[in-house]
Amino acid sequence: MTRKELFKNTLRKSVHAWKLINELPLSDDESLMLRHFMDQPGFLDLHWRMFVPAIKGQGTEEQKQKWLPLANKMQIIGCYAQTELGHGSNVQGLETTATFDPQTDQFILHSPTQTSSKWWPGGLGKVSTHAVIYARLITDGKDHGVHGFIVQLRNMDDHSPLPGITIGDIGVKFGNGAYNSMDNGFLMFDKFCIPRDQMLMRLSKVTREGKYVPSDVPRQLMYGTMVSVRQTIVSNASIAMARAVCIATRYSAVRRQFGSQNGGIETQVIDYKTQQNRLFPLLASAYAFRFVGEWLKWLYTDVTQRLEASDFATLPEAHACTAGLKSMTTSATSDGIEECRKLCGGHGYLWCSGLPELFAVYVPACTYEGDNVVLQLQVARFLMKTVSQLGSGKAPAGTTAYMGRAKHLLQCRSSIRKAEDWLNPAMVLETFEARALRMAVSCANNLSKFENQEQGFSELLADLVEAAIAHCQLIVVSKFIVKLEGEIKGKGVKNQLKNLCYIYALHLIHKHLGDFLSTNSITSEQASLANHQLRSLYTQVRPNAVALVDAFDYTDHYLGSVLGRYDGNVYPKLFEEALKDPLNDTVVPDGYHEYIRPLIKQHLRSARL
Ligand SMILES: CCCCCCCC/C=C\CCCC(=O)SCCNC(=O)CCNC(=O)[C@H](O)C(C)(C)COP(=O)(O)OP(=O)(O)OC[C@H]1O[C@@H](n2cnc3c(N)ncnc32)[C@H](O)[C@@H]1OP(=O)(O)O
Ligand SMILES: Cc1cc2nc3c(=O)[nH]c(=O)nc-3n(C[C@H](O)[C@H](O)[C@H](O)COP(=O)(O)OP(=O)(O)OC[C@H]3O[C@@H](n4cnc5c(N)ncnc54)[C@H](O)[C@@H]3O)c2cc1C
Repeated sequence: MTRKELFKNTLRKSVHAWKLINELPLSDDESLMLRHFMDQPGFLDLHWRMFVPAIKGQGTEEQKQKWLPLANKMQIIGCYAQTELGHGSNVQGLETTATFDPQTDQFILHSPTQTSSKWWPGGLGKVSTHAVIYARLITDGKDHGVHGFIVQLRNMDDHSPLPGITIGDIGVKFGNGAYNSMDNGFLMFDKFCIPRDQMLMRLSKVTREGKYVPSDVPRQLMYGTMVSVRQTIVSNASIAMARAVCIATRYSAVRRQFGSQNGGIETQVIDYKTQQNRLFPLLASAYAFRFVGEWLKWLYTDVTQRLEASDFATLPEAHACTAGLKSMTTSATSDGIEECRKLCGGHGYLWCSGLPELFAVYVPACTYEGDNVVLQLQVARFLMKTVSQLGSGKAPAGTTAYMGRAKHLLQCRSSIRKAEDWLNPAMVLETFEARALRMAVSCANNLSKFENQEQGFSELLADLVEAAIAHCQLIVVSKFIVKLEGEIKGKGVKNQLKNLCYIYALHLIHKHLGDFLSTNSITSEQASLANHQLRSLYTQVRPNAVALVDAFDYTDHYLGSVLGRYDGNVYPKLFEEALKDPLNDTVVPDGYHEYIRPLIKQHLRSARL
């Protein structure tokens, strides 16, 4: 499809999905699943996952009563317009202004520079009638920082931009289809006025007289919509990873190369240890991210309930966990999808393998909802704060509770003696805890050598990110172990999940061996025992690998992959797909008479001479 066709087709699908949601009717959770099976980025994502939650989280009761019924019935369509051309990560650096005019009781929205143009918001370019706009609030010449405003963008009769608004699509993005179904947009305000009651005023207010009344709750609640979406992105990472792994695993069982003895059949590539060493940790990750995603959903629900009761104690941890796990799981999934493409050899590069499109549509998850490095630095800040409070009498809680055992974890030596010890959950956990804590403490010690903490933080950014990743990996491993300790239905399922859990943990040890050795969390002998155990786990997973991806229950239609077909009938279907290509519509291609023939004839002439 051309971009215009793709965009229009996505509108068609979105509206059809909305019709089904109402007719069937579907619950909120089911509606999200329908969006998932629609399988194309579109304006509904931003309307439901960001615009509506932003109003719910930051609007007053009155504002919610006014706007939510309209949004819930989709009589208005909204997006989340925070990022600007010049600033995305640095939200406090946004430039759009919302200046209160006491004469008219209005805010004047203005884009003072080119870099202040809103740039990227999904659904903004062509669809949304409204947006939650983030802009600097100015009253009486004073800048109060960034706040949210509900703004109508387009005329409700003919969809034209309202006077004072310049709006459009930012252009083609990575890949052919992929994220191009979405109208990521730009927007500039030229002294555009909105009524005062369209500032989202649950957190702070501007009175009729123009007095700014700051909030008595943490200002970070303004970032609540991002926390909510980051949480869902973690579960989505599992879905995307599982999809790629399903394709690569099924195809690896079908594909044969080398190893034929006396004209017999060749070896299935899934039987090569190198293939297993690349594939099975990704299979394990798909399961691991699912379990950590379930836990994160619980954590998010818990913090939301606490916030409603004005208990802000767990907000920093919820922020650190959602930011860090969003970052870690999306980076691993993007890399994992690309690895699955390579695991499928040359055919993985064909569009009909389903992998190029999956990669192209998935990879911006490393950037949107917070650049992955910037987010790990938030985790690092949280860890440095926690380390600095050790010994102050305030016991670390939640995912940092292990830091409370710092005295032991800083000096303990791993008691792994034989390969099977690596299947002991307590020993594995202690290894990850020791590594994470020692990395964090080492950063804190290095930081303390700087007179200026901010300068020290800047100098140590790379180490800090690694410490944050170590902490996040510990969370994922520990939640997988917790899952195994709970009730698991199905004969033999627990054993399979156990294998995957230890593959997940041990492959991380192998991958980050430098960390584990340099922190003395393990010795090189223990590392080689871990590798030995890992190989043994691969052998145990091998006979069940296809069943473990079938368990994701993805239909062929959803997978959209000739290589990942359930029936394994890959080769005839590759031919069928090839023959569908428009280039094969004619035997002699367009351009033959114009370019190929004259070229060949010229050679023939010179040959005769
Ligand atoms: C089927 C598929 C469906 C997929 C579903 C997805 C659908 C949507 C898809 C795509 C949509 C994409 C939408 C977007 O991208 S919207 C824009 C997202 N933008 C960002 O994420 C920006 C990232 N930047 C930030 O979040 C912040 O600016 C920051 C990096 C966190 C820094 O903020 P700030 O400068 O204010 O903060 P400080 O570093 O000074 O920290 C101050 C203290 O605040 C704490 N903090 C920061 N953020 C939060 C938060 N969210 N919640 C709670 N607390 C927070 C921080 O830790 C500091 O605390 P301290 O105690 O140290 O003072
Ligand atoms: C597909 C897609 C959809 C999007 N949808 C929306 C939307 O609906 N609404 C919306 O408002 N926005 C949206 N965005 C914007 C998105 O949220 C931002 O692009 C994102 O937050 C990253 O910000 P940035 O582009 O400013 O990156 P930058 O911050 O400019 O990052 C550039 C590089 O600088 C590094 N860097 C930046 N700051 C630091 C630091 N402090 N320390 C170390 N390194 C640093 C980063 O790691 C990165 O390598 C979308 C983006 C994409 C790609």
